[in-house]
Amino acid sequence: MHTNIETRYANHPADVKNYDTSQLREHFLIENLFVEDHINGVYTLNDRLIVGGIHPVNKALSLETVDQLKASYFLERREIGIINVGAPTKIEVDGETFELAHKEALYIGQGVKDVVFHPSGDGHTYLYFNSAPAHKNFPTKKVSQKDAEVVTLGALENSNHRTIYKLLVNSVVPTCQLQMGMTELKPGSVWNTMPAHTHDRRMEAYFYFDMNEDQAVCHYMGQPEETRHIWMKKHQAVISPPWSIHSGAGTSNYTFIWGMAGENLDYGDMDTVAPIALK
Ligand SMILES: O=C[C@H](O)[C@@H](O)CC(=O)C(=O)O
Ligand SMILES: [Zn+2]
Repeated sequence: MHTNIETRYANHPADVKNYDTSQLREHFLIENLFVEDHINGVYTLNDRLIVGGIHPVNKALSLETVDQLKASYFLERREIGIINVGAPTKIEVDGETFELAHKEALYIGQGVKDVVFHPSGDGHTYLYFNSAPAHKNFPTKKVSQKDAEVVTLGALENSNHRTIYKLLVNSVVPTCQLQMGMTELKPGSVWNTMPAHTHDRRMEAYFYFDMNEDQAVCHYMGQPEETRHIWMKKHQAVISPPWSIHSGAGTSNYTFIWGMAGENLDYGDMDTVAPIALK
């Protein structure tokens, strides 16, 4: 086995109110996504999303099933979205090879038996993934930034000028419940998802990258009137329960990947919270 998937339970907001720093980090922060020649991640009971990292260096890694799934193969009842945050690499999907460049995404539908991730040769293969339960097969599709639905939001004056690339959304690729994309902050802008929002129909996971190792992002979570923060480093992810805001401010600009699963595929149905309404 080269796969380690840890189970995390879903939390009640009234309980989370009492968490100290280490408890918040233990329940929501995912620190070690990239371990050499391993697939590492978390199976959260928030909408059963699996959040993980794939880091093949010396050998190719197959997407193997894990005990939590009680399935004969990983995608038996699941779909997966993969985004390349490292060097260009190859992914084999039931024998067909897809070349995935930096910041390109690959959707693989339910029912695909064999997925193999190849090392790129320079040791810099870093693939981030989200996987959600799925009831039917949709075709495998590679999505580049040029295929994405793109929105530019915010302004430098508010330190939140950013471009949102909606990569795996249903206007671009049909999926059962997974949605994924990438948001790039312009230099000088540090705030993501400000104004903040919640969407009770979907949980979300955020993954931060494209920043120097010595910089950090302060990620905000919690109900809008009861927020908490988690300091995060490059290549870490954080689970956002459906009742929680998810927003961050960095000590530099950065890029992050957002991924969602839940009730619907309606990216725009969020409830926005004005900055002055946060507590
Ligand atoms: O529900 C949507 C997600 O939280 C993100 O797409 C928001 C985001 O990238 C941003 O505003 O910067
Ligand atoms: Zn959101």
